[in-house]
Order: sequence, then C-alpha cells, then structure tokens
Amino acid sequence: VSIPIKGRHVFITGGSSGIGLALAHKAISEGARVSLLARSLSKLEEAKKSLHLAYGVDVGIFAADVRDYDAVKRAIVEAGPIDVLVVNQGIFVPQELEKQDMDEVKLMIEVNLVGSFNVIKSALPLMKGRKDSRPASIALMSSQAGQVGIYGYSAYSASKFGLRGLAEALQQELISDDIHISVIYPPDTETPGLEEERKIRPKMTEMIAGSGSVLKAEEVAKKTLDGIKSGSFSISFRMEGQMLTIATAGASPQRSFLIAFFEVLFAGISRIVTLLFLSNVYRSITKSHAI
Ligand SMILES: NC(=O)C1=CN([C@@H]2O[C@H](COP(=O)(O)OP(=O)(O)OC[C@H]3O[C@@H](n4cnc5c(N)ncnc54)[C@H](OP(=O)(O)O)[C@@H]3O)[C@@H](O)[C@H]2O)C=CC1
Ligand SMILES: CCCCCCCCCCCCCCCC(=O)[C@@H](N)CO
Repeated sequence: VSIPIKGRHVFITGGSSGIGLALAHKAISEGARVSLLARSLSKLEEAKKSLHLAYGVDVGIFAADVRDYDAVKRAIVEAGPIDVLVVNQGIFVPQELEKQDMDEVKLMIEVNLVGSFNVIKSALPLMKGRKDSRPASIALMSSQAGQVGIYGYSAYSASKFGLRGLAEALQQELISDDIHISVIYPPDTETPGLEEERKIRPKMTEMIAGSGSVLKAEEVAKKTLDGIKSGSFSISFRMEGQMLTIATAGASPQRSFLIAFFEVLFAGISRIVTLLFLSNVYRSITKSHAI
C-alpha cells in the first residue's frame, strides 16, 4: 500500500513537543493539514507559532488530556475526519518498581495505554466513514522499551508492550476499512521529555538504554512518516533497532516480502544476539549489586 500525505488530515497527539512536534513539521512540509492535541494550551500555541513561522500555514490545536475520553472525543469531532492518526503522547518516569509510587505507575498506564484507547476509539467512527476513499493510517508511538523490558521501566515497558497488543488486534479489525496500523519503536531520542527523564534515571537504566543509539527527533519523525506512507506495521531505527525488531517479530504482520525473508533467515542468529545482549545486561546488574 501507499498512504498519501499531501492534502490529507494528520492528527498528532502529544504534538506540541519533541517527536510529535518534529512529525508535525515533516507532515506539513509534505503538504498535510495538521492538527495537534496536548494538555498545555500555551505549549500548543507556541508550536502553532513556530509552524506558522516555518511554513506559513496554520495548524489546528486542541487542549485536552488523553485521560479524559469526553474531552478527546470533542476535540476529534471538532477537528474533522482524520486520514492519518498519530497516537504519540507519552510520559516516562523511570524507577525501580519497589521505589515507585503506585500513582506514577497508574499515570504511565493511563496516559500511554488507556489514553491511546481513548484517542483511537474517538477517531474510529469518522475514520471508517471518511469520504476520502484512499487508505488511512493509525500510528502508535511505542519504544524499544516496548520490545524488550528494561530495568527501571516496569510500568513504562508494560504500557508500551500493551500498545503492540492493541495494534495487532486492531489491524485485523480495520484491514477491511483500508486502515493500516503502524507501531513505532524508537530508541532514546533528544526531546524535552528525555531531558527531564535523564535527571532521574537510575544508573542501571541509563547504562542499558545507553547501549542503544540516541537519535534526533527529526530523524525519528522522518522515518516514522516514511514508514506510515508505506504502510509498515513495525517501524524501527538504525541497525540495532532493525535487529531488535527482527528478534521480536513474533506474530506482528509483515507486508514486505524481503523483510519477511530476513526475519526467517536471521531468526536463529538474532535469538543468539538477544541472549548475548541479555547476558551482558544481567552481568552488569549482578556486578553493580555486588559493590
Ligand atoms: N524521547 C525518547 O527518548 C523516546 C520517546 N518515545 C515515545 O515518544 C513519545 C513522545 O515522546 P517525547 O517527544 O520524548 O515527549 P515530550 O515529553 O517531549 O512530549 C510529550 C507530548 O505529549 C503530550 N502529553 C503528555 N501527557 C499528555 C496527556 N495526558 N494528554 C495529552 N497530551 C499529553 C505533551 O504535552 P502536554 O504536557 O502539554 O500535555 C507533549 O506534547 C512518547 O510516547 C514516548 O514514550 C519512545 C522512545 C524514545
Ligand atoms: C537483537 C538484540 C539487540 C538489542 C540491542 C538493543 C538495545 C536495547 C536498548 C533499549 C533501550 C530502550 C530505550 C527506551 C527509550 C525510551 O522510550 C525513553 N527514552 C523513554 O523512557
């Protein structure tokens, strides 16, 4: 499939900052009509201003908390039928579960996972009933921490793994409506969110996450939009991200015959690489515990 962007309505949650904002830039530069949803109206207005300055076009902005179904529904109905829905809002507060407050655990699940249900469920009727007969897309922002559980991310990883289950089931429900699901698995990405996270990351989390790449939000946005356009179910970054996606291919759909071929060819070897990676992780944990 090929999902056109030009002239279509791209709705981005968490679009006022970081990856979401970078994606707004990219989508507008490819001729989309863009709407952004986030909580803070002032951050949304700032984003709107910066986008106007860069491209001379106006984006629709909607201040709502994804945890509030009615508010999300109102915003989406007001914005009008969506062709490409990017469910990108997310928060990350790393901490060992034993030390983490249940309030923080629930917040991550509610914003990252339940919030995504609220957004998708609100958008579905209008997306399915769209006049535009061309293929549409729903993209969910997961993380490499949604492919492998990482120390300090019990709640965050659970929320991001959850998105994958949602995505796999939803693709079966929506394929007849020509709506294509993508799940995006970025590594650490330079954003205001990551800057905040780094102040409180446990050492072990930093060490493990630090073994992957650190990308610019623009790079993540570009690959994300390219992946959406080609209807890729799984979107990953750089060599290690590609390997991780092959190692965790599981029962996710694969449209590319070439990549399917690689998945089969490298299934054994990528399991070995994964076990080596994990044995390093466990060795580091044991070592640091011994000090
Ligand atoms: N940066 C990274 O290293 C990585 C990030 N990701 C994922 O990418 C996504 C974006 O991350 P990033 O750009 O770093 O994050 P930022 O913190 O920079 O931006 C988060 C965005 O989400 C919005 N948001 C947060 N909470 C809510 C809420 N309850 N309701 C509505 N909007 C909300 C924020 O606006 P406001 O606060 O005003 O609501 C903001 O627009 C997240 O899902 C994250 O998990 C995945 C892998 C790596
Ligand atoms: C075949 C096996 C090879 C495996 C190597 C891959 C390395 C895994 C590193 C995982 C890093 C997780 C970063 C999460 C980033 C994120 O979501 C946030 N910044 C928010 O917390």
